[in-house]
Amino acid sequence: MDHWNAIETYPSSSPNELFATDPDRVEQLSFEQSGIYFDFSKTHMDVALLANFRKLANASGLSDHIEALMSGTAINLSEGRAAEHTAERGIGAETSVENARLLKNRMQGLVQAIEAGALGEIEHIIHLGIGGSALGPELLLKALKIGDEKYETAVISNIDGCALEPVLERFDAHKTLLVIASKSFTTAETFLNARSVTDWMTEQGVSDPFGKIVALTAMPEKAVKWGIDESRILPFSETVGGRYSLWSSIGFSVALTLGIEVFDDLLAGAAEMDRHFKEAPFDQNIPAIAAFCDQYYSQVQECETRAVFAYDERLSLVPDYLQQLEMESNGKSVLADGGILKRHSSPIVWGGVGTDAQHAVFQLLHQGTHLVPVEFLAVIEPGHSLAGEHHEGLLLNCFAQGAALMAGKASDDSNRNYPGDRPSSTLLLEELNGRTLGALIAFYEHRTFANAVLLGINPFDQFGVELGKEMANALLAGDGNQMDASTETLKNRAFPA
Ligand SMILES: O=P(O)(O)OC[C@H]1O[C@H](O)[C@H](O)[C@@H](O)[C@@H]1O
Repeated sequence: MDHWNAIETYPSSSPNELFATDPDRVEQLSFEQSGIYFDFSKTHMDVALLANFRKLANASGLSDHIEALMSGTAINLSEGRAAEHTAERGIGAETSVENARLLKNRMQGLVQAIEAGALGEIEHIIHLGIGGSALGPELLLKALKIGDEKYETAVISNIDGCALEPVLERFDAHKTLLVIASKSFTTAETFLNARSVTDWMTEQGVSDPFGKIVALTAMPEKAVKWGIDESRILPFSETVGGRYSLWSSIGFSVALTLGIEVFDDLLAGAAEMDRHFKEAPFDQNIPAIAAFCDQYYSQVQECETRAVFAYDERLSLVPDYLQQLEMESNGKSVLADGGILKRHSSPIVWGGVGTDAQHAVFQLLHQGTHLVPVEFLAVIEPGHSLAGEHHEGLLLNCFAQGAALMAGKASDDSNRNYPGDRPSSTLLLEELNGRTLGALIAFYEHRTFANAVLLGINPFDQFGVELGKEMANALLAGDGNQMDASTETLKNRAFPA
């Protein structure tokens, strides 16, 4: 029997019915790994449906794909290369792991040299990058900084001067280190910002601005051409995808700002999750089970979106990070073999921070016509020293929202009726540190991968972003080719001849 068919025709019960009939539900559908508790019990998943998904996973060759991912096989077929982010964490083909280790040592050497004053007095770091070269570092810096760091670090991605200018106004050019993070070392936004920063340094009287630049790239020869000394170029392997690159030298600003120990913890936490994903059977495999839930909501319930709410200010950038990870990886219409994908690809990922979101978008989650699977993220140990009621209030609000979405509340007044049976999962971290965050991000990476395998798509390319870049370049170059009337009118209004 077709495994998808078995899933699609499975007579699934609602979360409330499942709780009413199965006293062991929480135990069966909650898991623990690397200081994170994962609770999938408030979803439509049950033991029999999980078994159907396991059959699908086996038929899709998920185990072989995991093995291929973690052994350096060229699984990114459209670009003919491997996807070796786990090698950065010590799990992969021997030569790749060794290469990653050597490059990490090189990064560590530069961190130590800068700490010892090799580049003069540094107080400020400007990390320029975009997409995968910014979202990971920014997330890590916000999540793990404790406030007594030696350096103030700004991550700037946007070409909009409103992002960079306030930083230039605040920072001391003579004490600023410029970090250019770009895998390809060609991304337009990053280099426009880089030129503006070096111009600012020159204007401020910095004698050798290029001597204060560190480049993080898979194209070291391009960084040399750009004028950066080889000693301050930190390469990483081309087989590490941009949105999977925070573990590589792209994490340099994080290692410098937060300390190499924090970075090591991050890698160690991710490696724990890698081993779990590689070794755990699919009835215990957390990224695989999360992907089963994702596929259930995408394909069976036809949910077009999935919402992630971080009930912790430190994790407020997780939804942004996941948008690139999940939508750039799995927002595709073709199969890895070139065929047409006949199912829904990645859901639209959106979200925000609790408790703010409760007072804004949760109306739709509780009473709207869309069914949106919700993911709550919370941390037991608070990241502040204010009165306990702050944290208690925060966590209990998080738990209450999950309970309310599921329980609902009947009312004769339709305006006040809550249908309930709205699914959620909760990820509860014991505390937020390098290890748990590393494990959390690796969990999301592997869940995204497992989704791709179930769908039969290649999550490691992103050709969809190219056309917009091409057309922007054509407009910038004023190459005379007319665009559509709407676009021409917009351009002429903004830039009258
Ligand atoms: O690191 P870079 O080569 O500068 O690329 C930065 C980003 O831009 C691209 O457009 C891709 O969509 C992203 O996957 C990538 O992370």
